[in-house]
Amino acid sequence: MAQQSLPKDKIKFLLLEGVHPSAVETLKRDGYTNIDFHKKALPPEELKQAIAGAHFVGIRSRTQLTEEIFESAKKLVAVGCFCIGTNQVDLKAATKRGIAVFNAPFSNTRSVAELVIAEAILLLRGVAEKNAAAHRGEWMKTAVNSYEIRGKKLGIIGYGNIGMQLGVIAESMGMQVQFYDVVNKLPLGNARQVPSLNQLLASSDVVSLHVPETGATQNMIGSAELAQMKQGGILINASRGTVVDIDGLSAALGSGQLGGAAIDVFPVEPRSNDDEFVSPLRQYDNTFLTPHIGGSTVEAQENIGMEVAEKLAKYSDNGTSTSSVNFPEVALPEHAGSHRLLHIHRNVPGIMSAINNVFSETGVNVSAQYLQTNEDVGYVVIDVDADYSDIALERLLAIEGTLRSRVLF
Ligand SMILES: NC(=O)c1ccc[n+]([C@@H]2O[C@H](COP(=O)([O-])OP(=O)(O)OC[C@H]3O[C@@H](n4cnc5c(N)ncnc54)[C@H](O)[C@@H]3O)[C@@H](O)[C@H]2O)c1
Ligand SMILES: O=C(O)[C@H](O)COP(=O)(O)O
Repeated sequence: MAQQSLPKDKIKFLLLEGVHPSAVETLKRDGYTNIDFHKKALPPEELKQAIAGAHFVGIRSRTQLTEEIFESAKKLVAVGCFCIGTNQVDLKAATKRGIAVFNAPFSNTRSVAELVIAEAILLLRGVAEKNAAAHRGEWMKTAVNSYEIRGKKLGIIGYGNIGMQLGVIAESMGMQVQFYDVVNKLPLGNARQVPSLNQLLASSDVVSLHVPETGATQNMIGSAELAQMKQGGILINASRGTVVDIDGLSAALGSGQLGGAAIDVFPVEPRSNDDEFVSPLRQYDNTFLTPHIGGSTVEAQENIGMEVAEKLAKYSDNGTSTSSVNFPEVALPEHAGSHRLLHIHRNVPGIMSAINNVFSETGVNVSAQYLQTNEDVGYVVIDVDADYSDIALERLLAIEGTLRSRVLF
């Protein structure tokens, strides 16, 4: 698909799910004024209509960008996930259309770690049920089953950006930290990596999940795993709702196998704040049930707004794709005085020589060339004399395996 450089006010940004106003400010500061801002996620049919004219779309964790939605998004150049997770985007569907996907891998990690440590403290003290009882007029003054976190063992599943920060905070509060991860990780402080999930479950007082949503993490904590945990142990999940089997968790809370749980993410979450939250866990006082707000702090949202908007603007301005989750990463200088051709193609043998032939055969002068590939996609950026970019673009588009090509003035 060919795209000529457009004036900035003709480049349309569709921003959904109430991304922070810092995103709009960042885009406007960079000259992008055509911004369609929505406070909520759109139902699929409305989304299809809204995305049809958009060059860039910004979403959070609720909007599902499926093959069908991408099919309606003929002008789409890039997706910005104003969050960490990208499981809501069909990355294969985006990649095969040459659409780059960006996210904010760090900006809300501290917010999640803080929430989890607070929940660990409150659950070990039995505050969730004491608070619920007090709201009903009951007075539960007792030290039974109330513990300090000092000296207790925290088991972290998924020792990535959030898991590592949580480990550091927990250790500074006197907890012993161990973690399980599919990758060998450098333990921070005195943390210790354990070789198996079962070992972690059996030896931790509090277990906290920080894995992404993948095939391997689907229902990774079910009845069998909960039975491995210490009697009265605490489970915290602020990762993705598909990671814990909620019926299994409900049974473990009902039988007293678990002493409490804090769950921020659910297999099915209400579409909006106006819809009812339905879950078997509502019956248990010893749980914190939060509406997917692990990353929802003013600080995190403001930073994410700026970070992702900057990535989209940079990609639009000069083709820089640094930190894209599905695309080869290229950090590009400005291209004053020349036109910049961006060529995105399937990474198949012979395609680079076909691209280079365009310039040797037409005699178009190349002032700079950048290339990066990943397993699926190749991304070539070529700066050429302004007078010849049209001819070169036409020839580039004819190359077999081309996914998308555009020229920036
Ligand atoms: N509740 C919220 O609001 C909220 C906010 C931010 C992130 N999240 C979720 O938390 C997840 C983790 O975030 P992060 O920034 O720490 O991600 P990350 O990618 O930095 O870390 C994930 C870790 O999990 C490990 N892992 C992957 N598959 C595993 C498996 N099968 N078993 C064990 N370990 C496995 C990885 O090796 C990695 O170390 C995100 O993917 C997102 O879904 C939720
Ligand atoms: O992936 C994330 O960063 C979290 O799940 C937060 O998503 P949200 O922006 O939709 O709250």
